[in-house]
Amino acid sequence: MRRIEVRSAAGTYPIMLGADVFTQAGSLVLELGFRRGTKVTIITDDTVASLPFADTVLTSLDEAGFVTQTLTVPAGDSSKSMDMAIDLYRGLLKFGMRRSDLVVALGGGVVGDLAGFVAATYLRGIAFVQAPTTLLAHDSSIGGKVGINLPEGKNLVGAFYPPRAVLYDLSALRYLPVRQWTNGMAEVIKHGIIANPELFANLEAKPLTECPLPDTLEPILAAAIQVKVDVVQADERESGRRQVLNVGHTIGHAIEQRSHYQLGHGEAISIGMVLETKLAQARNLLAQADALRIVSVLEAHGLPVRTPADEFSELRGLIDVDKKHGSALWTFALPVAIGDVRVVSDVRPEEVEAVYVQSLRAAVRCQGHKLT
Ligand SMILES: NC(=O)c1ccc[n+]([C@@H]2O[C@H](COP(=O)([O-])OP(=O)(O)OC[C@H]3O[C@@H](n4cnc5c(N)ncnc54)[C@H](O)[C@@H]3O)[C@@H](O)[C@H]2O)c1
Ligand SMILES: O=C(O)C(=O)C[C@@H](O)[C@H](O)[C@H](O)COP(=O)(O)O
Ligand SMILES: [Zn+2]
Repeated sequence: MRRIEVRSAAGTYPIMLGADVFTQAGSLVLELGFRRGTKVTIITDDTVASLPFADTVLTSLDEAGFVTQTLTVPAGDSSKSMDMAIDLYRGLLKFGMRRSDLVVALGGGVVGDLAGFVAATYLRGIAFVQAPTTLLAHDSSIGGKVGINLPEGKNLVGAFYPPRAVLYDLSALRYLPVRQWTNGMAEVIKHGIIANPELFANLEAKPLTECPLPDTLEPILAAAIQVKVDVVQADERESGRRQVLNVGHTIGHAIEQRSHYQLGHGEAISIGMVLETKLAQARNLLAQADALRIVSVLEAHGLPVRTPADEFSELRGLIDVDKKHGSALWTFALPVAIGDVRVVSDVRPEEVEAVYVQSLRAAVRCQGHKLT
C-alpha cells in the first residue's frame, strides 16, 4: 500500500492507495486515533451500496469494533443538494452521532462532495474520511473542497474541509462502466496538462481506455494525485495557484449543468478544456502543436471534444457565477504549454463567445459532413 501525505492547515492527512485498502478500513481508522465504540456513518449512493466492496468496508469497520450505520442517497449529481444534506443531517442525528464520531464518504465525487459538506456543517463539523470509488475521485477526494450545487450553478455552496484520510482501493475501480472510467480520465489528463508533461506523454503514447490492472494503474494514478497534492499544499484555500486545477471548468461546469447532468463531470470538463485551449490559442498563449496534442489525447481516450448545441446565451449566466471571477471580467485557468497552466483575470465575455460560436459552427459543419 502506497502512502502519500497531504499537508493542510488542519493537520497532515494520508492518502492510502493500493489494491487491498478496503479490507483494512477498520484498522486504518483505528490508526487515525478513533476508538472502538465510535459511531461511524457510511454515506454512499444506491449504485455503490450494491457493489461487493461496500460490504467489505462495512464488515471491516464492524470487526474493528466501530458502531456502524449506512445512509444511502440516489446516484447522480442531483443528490448534491441542500434537501439531501438535510436528510443526511437527520440520519446522523437519529443515530446519535456526536462530534467525536466519524463519517465515511464511500463513492465517487458526488458522495465525497455531499458527505464532506454534511460532515463540515453537522454540529459545526465532525471528522470524515474519503473512500473514493471512481477514477474521477482521485481528484475530488483530495484537497478538501466539499459542497453542493444550486439551480443557479455548480458547487456554489460549500467549504474547504479536509478529510482525516483518503482510503483509495484500486480494486473498486474494476466495477466502473467504461463511460465512468473515461469520465475520470479527463481529470487525469488535466493533471498532466497542469504540471506533468511526462504523464501527459505517457497517456498520448498509450491511451488508458479501460481500467488496467492495479500494478499498471497505481503509478499513473499516483502521478496524477501528486500534481493535485502539490497544488493544494501550495494554496489550500484557492487564493491563487489552486485556480490552475480549474482548467476546463469555467466553461465545463456551465456545459455540465446546462446538460442537466446528462454529461458526466469529466465529459463536460473535456469539452471545457477544448474550448479553453482554443481561448488560450486566440490569446496567443498556446502553440498550435500543443493545442492539437490536448484535443487529440482527449479524443484518444474516447472523451467528447465537440461543442454542444447550446447557444452561448444559454451558458453565459452559468459562466458568470463562477467563483473565480473578481469583477465584470472573467477569470480563466488557461493552458500555456503541456505541463503549464496560467490564470488570467481579464477575459471579456465577448472573447469567450467568439471562440464558442466559432467552435459551434465547426461542430455543426462536421456533423453535416457525417450526414452526407
Ligand atoms: N471536490 C472536488 O475537488 C471535486 C473534484 C472533481 C469533481 N468533483 C465533483 O465530483 C462529481 C463527479 O464525480 P464522479 O464522476 O465520481 O461522479 P459520481 O459520484 O456520480 O459517480 C459516477 C457514477 O459511478 C457510480 N460508481 C461509483 N463508484 C463505482 C464503482 N466502483 N463501480 C461502478 N459504479 C460506480 C456512481 O454510483 C455514479 O452512478 C461532480 O459533482 C464534480 O463536481 C469534485
Ligand atoms: O480542487 C480544485 O480546486 C478543483 O478545482 C478540482 C476540480 O476538478 C473540481 O471539479 C472542483 O470541484 C471544482 O471546484 P469549483 O471551486 O470550481 O467549484
Ligand atoms: Zn473537476
